[in-house]
Amino acid sequence: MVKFLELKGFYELERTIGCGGFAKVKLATHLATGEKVAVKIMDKALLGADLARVKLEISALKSLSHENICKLYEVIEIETHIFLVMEYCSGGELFDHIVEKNRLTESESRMFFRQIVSAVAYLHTLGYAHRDLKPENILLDRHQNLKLIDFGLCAKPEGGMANPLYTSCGSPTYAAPELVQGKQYLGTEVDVWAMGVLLYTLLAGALPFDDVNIDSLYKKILSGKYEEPPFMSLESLRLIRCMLQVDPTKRITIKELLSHPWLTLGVLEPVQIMLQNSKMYQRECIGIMATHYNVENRTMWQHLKKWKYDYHTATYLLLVSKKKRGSGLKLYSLSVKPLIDIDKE
Ligand SMILES: Cn1cc(Br)cc1C(=O)Nc1[nH]nc2c1CN(C(=O)N[C@H](CN1CCCC1)c1ccccc1)C21CC1
Repeated sequence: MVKFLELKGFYELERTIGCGGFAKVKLATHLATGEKVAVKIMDKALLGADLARVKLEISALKSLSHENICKLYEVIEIETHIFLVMEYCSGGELFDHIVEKNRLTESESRMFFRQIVSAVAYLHTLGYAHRDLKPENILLDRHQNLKLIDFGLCAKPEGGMANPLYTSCGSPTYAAPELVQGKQYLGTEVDVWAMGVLLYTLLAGALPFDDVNIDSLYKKILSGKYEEPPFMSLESLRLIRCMLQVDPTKRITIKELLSHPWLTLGVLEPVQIMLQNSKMYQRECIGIMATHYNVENRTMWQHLKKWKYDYHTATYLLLVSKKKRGSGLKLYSLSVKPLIDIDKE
């Protein structure tokens, strides 16, 4: 395997945990903190036109900070490759979790679905639509928290979410009728449909619309007809019917979802969006880094607040997440020293 010199001394690459078309994901260790991370490695030569999607995903990830969205720590671009250093989710794909259990109970589905709704509502609040929501793009961390990934197809229509989109994208199985018809569509409405397919999959352990033949799959989606399994509660069926509405203007909105009775059943409060800002000033972590690199706290923060998504950004974000987890904060000395631009006074 080509040894990427740019990572040497900062990260230790381990086994491959994912393989996609033009990219692969490897488990790695962020050496200054000892934390596990996932490095998405993209070969620019193989990317071709998809380089634009990668740039889109990077700019989206840089502005997203939500506990159910997989965190970006560092972006490293060299002549031949782009590396995205991201949060490591050790629970694997939600897809495999459903397959393993055949189907989930209503309460387990609710626990997961609330997290998905929270992440998607947060996305929409910031003016993004994911447009490729499916169980393969939802990972679990070690505490069964869900993490949304793969923002390569996300859209941020200029002029806000009210402006229609055209590009047909994402997997047909989760695609809304207006999308498969090639009509104008709203990203928010298409995401709600895909979440309806997701919720059905969680509760039924099967897809509402499925067919090996793409044309009959489209017909089923456009009919909006799917099997309602006998074991599903009336409340669940009612919610799914509101989400899998063929007419997007009749479809439930993400705002209504947040406080829908099915989602709040036994949980009381509505789903929170948590517009927490990760770009916050975390005194203790800055202090530890400043001491470690032998610079003033102010100098360290001057560098960090530029959010370059360099090694220091990764170290800071990993320390903040470690602190939130309540584990001890310490930094290891590296064989190589990442630069800190000492600001001109
Ligand atoms: C599957 N699995 C099992 C364990 Br244990 C951990 C994982 C795992 O993938 N963990 C993980 N943590 N963080 C990440 C991952 C995977 N991962 C991903 O970004 N994985 C996606 C998976 N997509 C789903 C549909 C098409 C590809 C991927 C994208 C391009 C190439 C390879 C993989 C990140 C970096 C964000």
